[in-house]
Amino acid sequence: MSSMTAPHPIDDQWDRFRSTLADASQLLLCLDFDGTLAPIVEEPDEASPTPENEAALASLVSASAVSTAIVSGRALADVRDRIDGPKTYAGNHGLELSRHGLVAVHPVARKRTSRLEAVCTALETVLEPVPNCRIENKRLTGTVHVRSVPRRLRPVVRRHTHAVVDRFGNDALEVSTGKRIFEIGPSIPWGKGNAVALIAADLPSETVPIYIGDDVTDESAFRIVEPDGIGIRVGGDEPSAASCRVESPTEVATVLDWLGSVGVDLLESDTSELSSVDTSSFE
Ligand SMILES: O=P(O)(O)OC[C@H]1O[C@H](O[C@H]2O[C@H](CO)[C@@H](O)[C@H](O)[C@H]2O)[C@H](O)[C@@H](O)[C@@H]1O
Repeated sequence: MSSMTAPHPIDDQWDRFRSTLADASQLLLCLDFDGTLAPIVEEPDEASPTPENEAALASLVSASAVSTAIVSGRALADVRDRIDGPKTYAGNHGLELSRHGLVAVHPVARKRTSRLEAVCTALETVLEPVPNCRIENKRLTGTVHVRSVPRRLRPVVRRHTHAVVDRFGNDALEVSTGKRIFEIGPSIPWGKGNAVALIAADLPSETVPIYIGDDVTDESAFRIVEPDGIGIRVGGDEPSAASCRVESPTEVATVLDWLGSVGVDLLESDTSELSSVDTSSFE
């Protein structure tokens, strides 16, 4: 079980990365989308991965020792349209999971879609006068965007969002916060970490999991992978269950490039063979 401390800059952690990958034969690499593969932008529809992250991920997808998964707060179909390649996708913060050619939806979340629809419709009306406030209905969850809302009006949006969810959600829905957003979802103990645990359970025991993410909902996934695997937080050095951090999606590409080159070589090297090799010529 990992605790919340300030994550270490990744440059202090490469030795740990080397030993962790050398001890494993497979890597499960799970990646968040917004703020991780794609820089944060004002308009959610305009988010796209950096070309460097796209290329590095494509290379990892083709490596036989690596399984890749996207684990996003976006709806599954939306995130799949934005980044292609991995065999596994989790959308809506883990409430929908696409793998082995099938899509599974959390049954409780599925039952609450009509309630969520009612909340999103009511919020469209109530928040209509607020400039630049946008409601994203993702079927299983909904997002109220306040990034472009004048700062002084954000508390008003928060109050209205809670009031509408209390009225139509009737304890079946709850509000949480993310990066300049209010997320509305079913009040059930399920998140990205549960999706990562399900994905990992399918893989051989000598698989090491790495999770990279930037937001509050990524913390449950960091808790699943740490301490045997590695959680990498993108952004500030505030306390996190992740042990490492990088600054930005640009630095994420550096990590992905390293994993696709040095990392894959370490996974494929047979350490038992190495220990029986005569190393005297290296001394
Ligand atoms: O789990 P993620 O893949 O990171 O998704 C979390 C939310 O990301 C999106 O919102 C965030 O990114 C937007 C585009 O950069 C930005 O405008 C917004 O302020 C951010 O919070 C997405 O629109 C949400 O549905 C996701 O839940």
